[in-house]
Amino acid sequence: MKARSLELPMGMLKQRDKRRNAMGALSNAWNSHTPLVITAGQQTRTMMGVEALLTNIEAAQLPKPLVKWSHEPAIANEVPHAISRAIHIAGAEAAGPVYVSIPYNDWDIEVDGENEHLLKKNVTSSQCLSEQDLLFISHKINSAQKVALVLGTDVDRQFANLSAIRFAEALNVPVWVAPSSPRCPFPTTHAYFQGILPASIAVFGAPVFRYHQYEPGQYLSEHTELIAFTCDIQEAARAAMGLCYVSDLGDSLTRLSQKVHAKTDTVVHRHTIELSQPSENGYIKPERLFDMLNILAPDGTIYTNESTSTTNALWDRLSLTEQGSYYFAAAGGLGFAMPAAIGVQLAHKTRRVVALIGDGSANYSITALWTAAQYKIPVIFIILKNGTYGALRWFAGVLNAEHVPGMDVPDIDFTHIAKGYGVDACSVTNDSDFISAFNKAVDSEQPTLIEVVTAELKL
Ligand SMILES: Cc1ncc(Cn2c(C)c(CCOP(=O)(O)OP(=O)(O)O)sc2=O)c(N)n1
Ligand SMILES: [Ca+2]
Repeated sequence: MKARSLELPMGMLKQRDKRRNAMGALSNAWNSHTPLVITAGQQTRTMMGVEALLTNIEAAQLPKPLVKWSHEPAIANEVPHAISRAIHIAGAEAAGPVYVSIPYNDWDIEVDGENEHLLKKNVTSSQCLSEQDLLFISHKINSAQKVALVLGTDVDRQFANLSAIRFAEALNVPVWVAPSSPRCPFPTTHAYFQGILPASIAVFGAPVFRYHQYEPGQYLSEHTELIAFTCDIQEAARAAMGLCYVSDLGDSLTRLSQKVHAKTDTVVHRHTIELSQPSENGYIKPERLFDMLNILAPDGTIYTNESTSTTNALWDRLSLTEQGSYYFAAAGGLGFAMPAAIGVQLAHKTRRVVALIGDGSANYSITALWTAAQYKIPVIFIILKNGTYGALRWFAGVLNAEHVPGMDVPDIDFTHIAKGYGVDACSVTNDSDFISAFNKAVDSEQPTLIEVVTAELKL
């Protein structure tokens, strides 16, 4: 019996790897309500039956359940209608990814039929609460002794940040950001901002809640009620507690602001964060890096984050003031923040984008550097180099798992990797070198990588 070759034909391997990378991105898109239309390549119709190489078998099944709809048109003539349907499904709240598989010979076929109607077609869906609901909710809020406002990612995605500020100020209450939030719905510089909630059990525009590690506790303490607003019926239905309203967040916040009375307690400002000390010992602590970015980064800077062990310090320190200032992988799938930084920079040409990437995560989609170089996309990639999977070390502690192997990522020189892709790069271990490297990157209008050593590296 001939030994089975373990070598998969490169095409299959690549196809399989492509699928695996795509599923991570798809889970982030699904969890962040990203209105995404994916047109997937498919073998030519005549070869699908024999499942020739590159056939996507049962294509419409592949992306489920991480899509709102997936479809492979039965004939080429249906492709325009399928794409039109996909666009409207993706954009309607709760927004989300859709998938259309198109056999490649369809693209050569002249379609007939009245497709021009599709170009003028539009779909409007609105989720406004009734006056009765708003009166009921505002009564509950006005009669509550204490109110805490927890804001989630969809406030930022629906451009409702200003409505959230008006509502928090009308009500005069402290504001937290929902656990593991992939966007920033409220200015971290606002006096009412209290920080990000921990991701364990112990809300607006957020799933209730995006827990992470399991830490038993009460969902709600005694005499506490939760009123949750979301654009997503699935989030409302799966919430473990509370009165949940599926609604347009900006509309609800604005109309509620006119019905609520300010709470009399003064909002206790969150603990002031001591400015970090100048770096020494040959590395720059993450806290110091964030404090320096607050001073050096141009107004309106947008951050993508995938430095997992420093996310709490980022929320404690980084000044995020405008809508669309922060992006993080909504499903926690690494490999998001470097390509996302490129997409965000293409979408926001007048704002600079800084990608804060861990030295472990950076390896998941390091090829984003090639794209940045080829298309001259001026992202500033900052690699926080601590030589280890810091967040996994923390998680190993949560699980009481000791001596876990494979936790370190030593001896990676990101400056040589970056230069190999055509991106200017340097490595810094002290404040003044970081300051000159970052200022040069801002002035250069070119993609730049700055490797920042953020801990004493095991040699
Ligand atoms: C695709 C993928 N693989 C693995 C993980 C597990 N994981 C891993 C591997 C982390 C370590 C990231 O290390 P880093 O160097 O990028 O950042 P820190 O050192 O700051 O944690 S955090 C985390 O959730 C993941 N979330 N997503
Ligand atoms: Ca690391």
